Amino acid sequence: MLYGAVLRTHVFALQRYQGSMIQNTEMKLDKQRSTHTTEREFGGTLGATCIPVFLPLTVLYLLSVCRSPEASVLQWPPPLPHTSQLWHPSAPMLLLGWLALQSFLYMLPVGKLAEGMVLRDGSRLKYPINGFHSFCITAIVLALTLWLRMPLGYIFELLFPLAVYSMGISFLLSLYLYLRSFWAPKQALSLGGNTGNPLYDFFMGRELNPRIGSFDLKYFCELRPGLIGWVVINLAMLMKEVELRGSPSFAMVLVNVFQLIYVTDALWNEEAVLTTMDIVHDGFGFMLAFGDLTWVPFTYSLQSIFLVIHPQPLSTIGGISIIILNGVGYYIFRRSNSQKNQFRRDPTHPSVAGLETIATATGKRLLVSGWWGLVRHPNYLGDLLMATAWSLPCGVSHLLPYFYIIYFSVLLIHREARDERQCRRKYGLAWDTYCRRVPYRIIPYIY
Ligand SMILES: NC(=O)C1=CN([C@@H]2O[C@H](COP(=O)(O)OP(=O)(O)OC[C@H]3O[C@@H](n4cnc5c(N)ncnc54)[C@H](OP(=O)(O)O)[C@@H]3O)[C@@H](O)[C@H]2O)C=CC1
Ligand SMILES: CC(C)=CCC[C@@H](C)[C@H]1CC=C2C3=C(CC[C@@]21C)[C@@]1(C)CC[C@H](O)C(C)(C)[C@@H]1CC3
Repeated sequence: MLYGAVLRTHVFALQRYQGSMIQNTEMKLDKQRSTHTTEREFGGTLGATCIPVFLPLTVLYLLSVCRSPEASVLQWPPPLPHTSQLWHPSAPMLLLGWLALQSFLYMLPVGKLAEGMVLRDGSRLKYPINGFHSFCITAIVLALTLWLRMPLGYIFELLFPLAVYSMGISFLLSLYLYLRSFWAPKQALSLGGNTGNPLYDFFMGRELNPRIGSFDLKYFCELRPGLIGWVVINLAMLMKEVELRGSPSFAMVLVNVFQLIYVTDALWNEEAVLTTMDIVHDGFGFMLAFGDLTWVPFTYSLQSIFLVIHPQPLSTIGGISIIILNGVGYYIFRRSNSQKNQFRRDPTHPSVAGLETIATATGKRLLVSGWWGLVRHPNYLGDLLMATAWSLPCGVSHLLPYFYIIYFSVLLIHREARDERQCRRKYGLAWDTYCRRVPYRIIPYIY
């Protein structure tokens, strides 16, 4: 017991030391950057101007193609929705009701409070860990609506207006975030979204952790309305299929179950999101607001939307192979994310204490064995295997259900490059040593 207490004291001292080292490094970086940052990502100002126009159009285009009989991404002219299809009086009510429900559940005093990573001023923010509770209560509300015979499948007809209003909300939120950031202290600004160029900063997000009281807007949006909304849309598509054909297809059930597992996992392991790039590094601007509130629910559900109009036969053996692929992907994704999260929170924990590591000048260490010794992003590898398993139930006759894998591969390759730049800046020579020890980025012996 005495040994345990001594060890814990040492761990706390080590963590405080690490915190102050990181703080020093960040302060030095801050000074080097003077008032504004100059480095630009996502194609700089041009990218930041075009992406907010291009992404909403892409969402509408994908939904239209998905609902058209051909479902061909190459068909010309493209099947665009009629303007009358874009509006519906129930859509804003449904969306605002949904946001109000999720906000209310976020504020419920259930679950524990967790501390985020050390900020540049040396402090740590507290976050409620009640995402899984919110998810369960939402499931009860949904079960009630089904029991009351409310036509959940009607969401299929409302997809366009829901997406359009959700885009409106994302834009308004981003504008609010941009404006309020001018009242935030300098230490509260993100290092990447503070260039002085309004379009770029609006896109990247100036403030790192915008809060209204203790309500953390970025953390709330990252995991709740969009992610849970994605599962609801999937379920609605399943109900629509039941309405049309009497029972759900094997392919639809697989897509629903796989993606439900993914979302449940994210909410069950909510605390781990506090160590991801989005929370630790990125500001909260259009990219994340639109990504969380519109992109995730309306494009991640494309497979289930596609299956409503384009049912696909799936053999038992085919289904079992896809289940195995999803299982393997999930195993790699979960184990590697948990290993890093555990290591960052308590490097002396028995599950990670025996792993080989290398020291860095910041006081933090890098894992070079276990999952993080296999490739530099084992979690991305698992995620990509799962993405493949989500598309395969839709057959191979159409490209559209594979949109997610294509987009996700681009996102992860770009994300990996961004992370690599940040780590090289943070860890210098130690990062180069890590890259020599673990030469592959995502896929062993290939990439
Ligand atoms: N479904 C979706 O749309 C998306 C899913 N994701 C998933 O989110 C999860 C989180 O991804 P993301 O935040 O991008 O990145 P990671 O969880 O991979 O985090 C990267 C950070 O981990 C730390 N790190 C890197 N290498 C090591 C090492 N060898 N030892 C210890 N720490 C290390 C570094 O931070 P530090 O050293 O400062 O701790 C680095 O900045 C992934 O599983 C990803 O697949 C991501 C984007 C979109
Ligand atoms: C095209 C566009 C607007 C891109 C914005 C990117 C966002 C959609 C993604 C950035 C990082 C994300 C993460 C998840 C969802 C997608 C976004 C927001 C995530 C919440 C999915 C569930 C995972 O388990 C996760 C918690 C690890 C993950 C975190 C990153």
